[in-house]
Amino acid sequence: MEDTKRMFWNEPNSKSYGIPTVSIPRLSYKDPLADKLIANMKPVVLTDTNLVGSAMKWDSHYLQENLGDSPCTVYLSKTHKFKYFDANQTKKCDNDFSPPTEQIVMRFQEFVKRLKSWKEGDKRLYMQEPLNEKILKSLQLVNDILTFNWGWARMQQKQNNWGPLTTNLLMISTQGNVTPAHFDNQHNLFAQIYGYKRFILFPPEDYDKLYPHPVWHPHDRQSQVDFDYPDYTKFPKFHDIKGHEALLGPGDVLYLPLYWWHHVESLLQTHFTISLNFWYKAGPNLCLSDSTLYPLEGYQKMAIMRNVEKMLVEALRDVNEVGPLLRTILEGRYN
Ligand SMILES: O=C(O)C(=O)C[C@H](CCCc1ccccc1)C(=O)O
Ligand SMILES: [Zn+2]
Repeated sequence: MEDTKRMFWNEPNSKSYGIPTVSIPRLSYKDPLADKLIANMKPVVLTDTNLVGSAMKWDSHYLQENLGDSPCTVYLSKTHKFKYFDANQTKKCDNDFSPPTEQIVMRFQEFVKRLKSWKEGDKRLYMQEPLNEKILKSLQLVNDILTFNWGWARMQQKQNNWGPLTTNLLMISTQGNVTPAHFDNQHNLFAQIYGYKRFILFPPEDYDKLYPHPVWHPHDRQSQVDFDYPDYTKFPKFHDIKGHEALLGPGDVLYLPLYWWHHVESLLQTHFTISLNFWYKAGPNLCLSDSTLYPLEGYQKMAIMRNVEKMLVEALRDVNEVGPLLRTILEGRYN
C-alpha cells in the first residue's frame, strides 16, 4: 500500500482537461528574451530571480512563529474548486447566487492547526491574505520581505511602465485545490515558495471562448465554463481553446500579464503549497490616447468591452435590459 501511495504522490495530479497546451518558456532572468517577453506582455517563467529568496525558509512552523496570532482570511470549500466571488455584487443577483466557498477570519495558528490535520474528505482550506502592516508584527518576517529582490522587481515595473505595486497576496492552499479560470486587471509576478502549482494560461483574446460572467455578477472576471464538465451547448467556442502551461516549483516566478486568463492548481507532491504574488496596477497604455497604436491588442479590446457593459448597466439601471439592447444593436446590422 505504502509504495502505491508514494508512487501516486510522485506523479503530478495534473488532469489534462482535454485542453491542448504549449509550454510557457522557462528562462533565466538574465536571458534578454525574458525581458522581451515581459515587454510584449507574454507569459514567461523565470527560474533564478531570487525574488523571494529569503522566503524559501518559510514553512508552516516558521510562519506560525512569526504570524501566530495575526488574523487571516481563509476560504473553505466542499469541493476542490475555489471560485472567487465579490460578495458586494451578490445583491444584483436577486438571490439566485449561492456562494461556492465560505470566507472566515481565523488566527494564523488556528489555520496551521487545521491545515496540518486536514485530510481528504474534510472541507478544503485556502488562506489568502495580503501581506501588510496589519499582520506583519515580527521584525524577522519584515526583514525577510525587505530582502526580497526588490531591485529586479522595481526594474521590471519601471521598464515596462507598470503602475504601482498594490498587493502581495500570501496564499497557502491544501493540496489539490483549484482556482478556476479567471483574469485580473493587474500585472502579476507570481512567486512559488513551497510545493508545486500548475498554471494553464489563455491570452486575453480568448474572451470569446471562456465566456466570462457579466461584469455586474459576483463572479465577474471568472469564466462560466466548468473545466471539469464543460457545457459545450452553452459554451461551444470553448471546444477550440488552447492553453499555455507552466509547472511552478519553489523559487520559480511566473510573469502573468494583465488580463491573461489563468487556471491554477496546487499539485499533490506536498500536503499544502505556499505562494506569494506581486500585483501591479496597469500602466497608462490601458487608456486609449492619441499615442495609442492600432490595431488594438486583445487586452485593450477586453477593457473596451468591459467599459461598454458597465456603461450600459449604469445607463439602463436594469441588468436584464443589457442583453436585449445589445442584441438590438447587433442583429441584422453587425452580424
Ligand atoms: O495570483 C493570482 O492572480 C491568482 O489567481 C493565484 C490564485 C489565487 C488567487 C485568488 C484570487 C482570484 C481572484 C481575485 C482575488 C484572489 C492561486 O494561486 O490559486
Ligand atoms: Zn488571478
